[in-house]
Amino acid sequence: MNELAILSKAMIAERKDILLSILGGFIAGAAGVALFSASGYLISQTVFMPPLYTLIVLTALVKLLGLLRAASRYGERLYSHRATFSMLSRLRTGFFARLIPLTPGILNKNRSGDLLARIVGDVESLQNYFLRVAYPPVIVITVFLATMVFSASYSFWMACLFITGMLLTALVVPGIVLLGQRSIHGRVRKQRALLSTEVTEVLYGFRDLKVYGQLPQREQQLQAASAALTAEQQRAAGHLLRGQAMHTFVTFFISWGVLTLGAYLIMEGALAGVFLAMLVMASQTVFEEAAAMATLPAYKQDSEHAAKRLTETVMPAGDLPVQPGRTLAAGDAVSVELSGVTFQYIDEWRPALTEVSLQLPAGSRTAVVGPSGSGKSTLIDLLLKLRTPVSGDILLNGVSVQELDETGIWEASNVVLQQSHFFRGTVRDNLLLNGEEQSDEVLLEALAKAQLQDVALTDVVFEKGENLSDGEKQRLALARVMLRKGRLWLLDEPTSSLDYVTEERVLTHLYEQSAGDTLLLICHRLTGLEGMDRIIVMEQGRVIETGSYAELMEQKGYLYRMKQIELQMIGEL
Ligand SMILES: Nc1ncnc2c1ncn2[C@@H]1O[C@H](COP(=O)(O)OP(=O)(O)OP(=O)(O)O)[C@@H](O)[C@H]1O
Repeated sequence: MNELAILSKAMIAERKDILLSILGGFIAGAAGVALFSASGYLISQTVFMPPLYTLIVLTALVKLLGLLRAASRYGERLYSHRATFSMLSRLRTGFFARLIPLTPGILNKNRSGDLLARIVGDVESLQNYFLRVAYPPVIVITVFLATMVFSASYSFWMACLFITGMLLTALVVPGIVLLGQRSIHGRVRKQRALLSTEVTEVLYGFRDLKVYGQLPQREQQLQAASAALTAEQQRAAGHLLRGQAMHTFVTFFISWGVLTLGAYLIMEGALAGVFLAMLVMASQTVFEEAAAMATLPAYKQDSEHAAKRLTETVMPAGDLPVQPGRTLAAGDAVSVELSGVTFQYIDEWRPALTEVSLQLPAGSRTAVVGPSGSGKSTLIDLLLKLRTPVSGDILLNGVSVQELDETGIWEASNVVLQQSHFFRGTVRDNLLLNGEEQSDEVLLEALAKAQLQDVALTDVVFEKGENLSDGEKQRLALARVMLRKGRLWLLDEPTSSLDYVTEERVLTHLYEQSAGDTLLLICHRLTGLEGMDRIIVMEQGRVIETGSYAELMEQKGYLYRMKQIELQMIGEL
């Protein structure tokens, strides 16, 4: 199966630990069979009162086998779990590495709750693949073969019975379990994703649901999803238990068979009676090893399903784009050039940007204005390499962003997006998102520049900044950006919720700090644009006007008309 390629790759990477765990598992299994066989033989021998040295040798052998079994089992567990956890960490980081280039577009395809279920639950499920799917058959077959050769040296028919037992426990029982298994685990997984989606929807939309009187209904939906998941889990657990019970039944059946056949062979004179207990004990132990086979189909289906969900979330293994090697030189102001850039969101019927060409020289200040939905924010996403244009090229300092390492772009940029995210913690934690050490004086100065003089660094910030007003959030985001050292400023309506006076004060500090740097400011209000080197007017994804404020006013085009309307609204005309 194609999806399992990622698992096989991860297993190959851990081949040394895997081989050691297989060796440990085989020795432990074989030593277990030998231990119990030797015990059976020892008990039978005592009846014939053998010489003392025979009993001493046998007892010592039993003890040695016990020690060998414990030590090799320990080694097996150690190496198999080490391999499993290394694989898990490899899979998790691999999944994240594939997921990151897809953000933020990934939420077009997946709902956040479902994505969370995939990131946590599905990746976790893959850890069972090696331990419970790939590994047990290898151990079962090798230990069985060794036991079969051993039993064949006593009786051909006994070996045949062992083979029948092996076929029943390793193939027939798992096959029957698999038949009933097909849909069960898929349903559990789907139901878990559904519940996770419901939970996140209720958490994110709690306030609106309450105001619109929809909360009780959504709570009911949530409870129904939770009950459905419990029912599916119960059904899956029941099925697994039935498989295990069937395995135990077959094991006892075979042991009784060994006893009966052994008794018959003794009566026929084909087997010495002293070996009967040994063969019965051997049969009981060897089938213990095969117990994992009963649950194998369940885990196999589970892993396949999880791998399928993960590969449909991100691109298939092997298609991971190679990170380009070039980095944006730190310390220089950045020049930006867009040539014929067209971009269309997945499943959208029209492009968000069409044939956009721009040049922002290093150290210049540019404002982008235009009606809502004209593609201004998309422009910033493209510059940050969060999205890839359908056609055209974007150059930063003359190098195509496709050739630039994205983390280098992010480090060189001071970004305020339309919606900034705040994490649960203190104001200090939210200012120092990149983990850099900064003195309290520097942090307080940034807060003061952002007009947050009254805020203390130890003030608590709730998740998503719930305890901050929109204006406070914007000012905190501006304080955060003023602590950065990049030389490309990308600001998307950073002051839209501020009053005119505060806005002017903040922008004065911002312009002071960004002097000599390249600045791209998206704004709706047309005040203060006189100080910009260039203004770009966008409409329906196209650049319709570009020039200095004075030039555009003289042209009496779109910006001029917008300015007249704004002046009328604030009563200056
Ligand atoms: N994640 C998305 N998926 C699909 N379409 C999107 C997405 N984000 C934006 N769009 C569409 O792309 C177009 C440009 O959006 P964009 O956010 O860039 O406009 P904008 O000029 O910044 O608007 P505003 O001033 O309201 O922020 C719009 O038609 C919008 O509907």
